[in-house]
Amino acid sequence: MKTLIGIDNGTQSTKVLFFDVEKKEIVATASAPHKLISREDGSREQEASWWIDAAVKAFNQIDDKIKKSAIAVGVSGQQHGFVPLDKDGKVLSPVKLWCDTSTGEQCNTINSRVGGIDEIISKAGNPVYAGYTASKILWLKENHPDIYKKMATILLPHDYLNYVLTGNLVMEYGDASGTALLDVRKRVWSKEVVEALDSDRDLMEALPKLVEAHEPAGYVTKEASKLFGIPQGILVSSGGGDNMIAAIGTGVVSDGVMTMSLGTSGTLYGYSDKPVIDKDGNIAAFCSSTGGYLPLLCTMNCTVSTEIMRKLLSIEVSEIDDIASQSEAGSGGLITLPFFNGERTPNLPNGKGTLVGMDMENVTPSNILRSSMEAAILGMRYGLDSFKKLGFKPKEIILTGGGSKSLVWRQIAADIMNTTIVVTDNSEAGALGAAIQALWALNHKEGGEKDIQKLVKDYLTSKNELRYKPGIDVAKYNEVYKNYIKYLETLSVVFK
Ligand SMILES: Nc1ncnc2c1ncn2[C@@H]1O[C@H](COP(=O)(O)OP(=O)(O)O)[C@@H](O)[C@H]1O
Ligand SMILES: O=C(CO)[C@@H](O)[C@H](O)COP(=O)(O)O
Repeated sequence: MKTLIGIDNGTQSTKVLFFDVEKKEIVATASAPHKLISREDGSREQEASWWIDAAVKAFNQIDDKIKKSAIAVGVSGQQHGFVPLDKDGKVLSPVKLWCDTSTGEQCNTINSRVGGIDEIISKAGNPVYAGYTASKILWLKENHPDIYKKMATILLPHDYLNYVLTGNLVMEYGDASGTALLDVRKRVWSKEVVEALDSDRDLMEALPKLVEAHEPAGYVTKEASKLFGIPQGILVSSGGGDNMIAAIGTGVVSDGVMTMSLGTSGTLYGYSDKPVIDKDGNIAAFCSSTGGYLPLLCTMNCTVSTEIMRKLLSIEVSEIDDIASQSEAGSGGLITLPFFNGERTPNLPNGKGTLVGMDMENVTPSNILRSSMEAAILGMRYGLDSFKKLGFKPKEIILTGGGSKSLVWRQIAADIMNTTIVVTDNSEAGALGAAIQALWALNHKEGGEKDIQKLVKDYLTSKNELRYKPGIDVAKYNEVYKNYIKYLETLSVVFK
């Protein structure tokens, strides 16, 4: 047996997956959770060492025989997290994550130093929004100058895992575009944006070498082999941000298909051969981890909102569908603005979670829970409208992420997006995409299929593809969406 390893470092857990190359099927999966440090100022942090501990715990659950059969590894990681290293490769501080909104002031400073939102979009493709790495670097400089002085290298979460696996400091274009430091049109670090962070120091020196998506990040070292129990010397592909890699795992490697992920964050993305720049700044102009581009909408509150409500109401994850289906479309008039983490799209880093429309009758557990599920999708519908303006008109949307396991949520998604939702067998799209990218990189080195579209077609087989068509609640949800936008516009003034 020959297997490919996919590692997926999400916000809540690190998952590992082994994929049998000959049988074209997943033979083992395991995961281990991470903690999250949250503070009232919007800080959301993790220690980089927790991810390594979780990966070790996950690998320890896999049979030794399977581990020994691995021929290549790919890593997917939560985007944007800022991992500063000193000259000896030691992590200098807790990692500020993609959902950290404590650096709103630094976002404004960088945007205005480059000449404002329109100017930074025209120069680099992306403005610096809450969560993007650039603002976290300036935050470190302003708040911990001593640590900042020691910083020799800037990495992202998946780059850090690649570093632990291979000893190499590299970044690939997909995840690099999420720093907001990359000029996505030219695919080079943007001098203007990098200088806006620090005009006294040449920060370019701290940015790692960029590698193409099909290139290896390196090869598993002796130390990593011992730590994870996997073969020494096997290839580690470039990897990528979790959305970029889940794009591979859901087949979004050519025009026309879109994926929506219901994870801690909510994301909606499609593939393009050319850079897609949204002048309104709602859709991020990211690169893909397959050599192209991946315009993407991200909300910071997807299963965040369902988790808060279900815990408040003492509901188990396995009970979500039962309880939510006791309520009807529109949740009896309740609308949740789910900005528990603050929000990136719409750009409200100081936003708060809000429940509106309560009356004497409708404040029930099922209405509250369903409303939190609807809220996650209403936020994505906002993104779909922006995508349509950019020419994306998907016939179907593939659903992935933990929330896609909910049957009720699948239908809510079809009705609110007014688009057919497809759910495949491959629910672990991040880890699976990472394994397929590893094969792609291996084929570039050792011969074999080099066309990622063909590889995906060949290896992403799904026996049970389920389709959820927009149903009788579409009209009702059009009304709910209008009300959601009204509440959003009114409350945005308060959140600013
Ligand atoms: N059946 C289900 N119904 C609703 N939510 C679910 C279900 N199963 C898992 N989830 C949610 O999915 C989330 C984890 O999703 P995942 O995509 O793994 O997150 P991340 O990649 O951000 O760590 C959890 O918050 C969990 O509550
Ligand atoms: O910030 C973004 C995308 O821009 C998030 O999508 C992160 O990449 C985290 O992903 P999950 O943990 O929700 O998968």
